[in-house]
Amino acid sequence: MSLTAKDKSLITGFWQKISSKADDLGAEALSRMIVVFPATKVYFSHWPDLGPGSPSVKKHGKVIMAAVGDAVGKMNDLVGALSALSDLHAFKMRIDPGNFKTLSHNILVACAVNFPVDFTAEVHVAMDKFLAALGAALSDKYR
Ligand code: HEM
Repeated sequence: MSLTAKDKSLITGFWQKISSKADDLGAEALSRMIVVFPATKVYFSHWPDLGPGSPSVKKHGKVIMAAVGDAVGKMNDLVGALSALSDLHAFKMRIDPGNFKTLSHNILVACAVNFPVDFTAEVHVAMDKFLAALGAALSDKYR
C-alpha cells in the first residue's frame, strides 16, 4: 500500500490544520487507547497515574504526536525515518506491533471528534492510510 500524491496533499493539509492542537490530540488518543483497550496498560505500568489526561499521559501524548508530525514531513521514506523508533519499540519497549493499529485507531477518533468539519471522509481515508504506513514502518525492525 502506498500513499498517492492526493493522499499526501490531504495529509499535509489536514496536519497544517491540526498541528497547533497536536499535544491535546495525542493526550486524548492515548487516554482513549488506555481506557478502551485496557490491555495496553501493561506497557505503561511504570507511570504513577494512567488516568485520562494525567500528567504522564499528557506528556507522552505530546511525544507521540511530535513523532507523527515529524513523519508527516518524511512521508516519502517512513521506514528510514522511523528506523530508530522501530528499534526502540521492538527491542527496548517490546511492544506487540498489533498495538500500532490500536493507537492509530484512537488517533483517528481524536481527530474526528475534535475536527468534525475538516475530518471529511476523504481526509479520513488518507489519514488511515498514513497511520497504517507509519505503523508498518514502526514494525519494520521486528524481524
Ligand atoms: C503512532 C504510533 C507510535 C508512535 C509515533 C510512538 C512514538 C513514541 C516515541 C517518540 C517515544 C519516545 C522514544 C524515546 O524515548 O526516544 C515512544 C515511547 C514509548 N512508546 Fe511509543 N509510539 C507509538 C506507538 C506505541 C504503542 C502502540 C505503544 C504501546 C501500546 C507504545 C508504547 C511506548 C512506550 C511504553 C514508550 C516508553 C514510554 C516512557 O518513556 O515511559 N508506543 N513512543
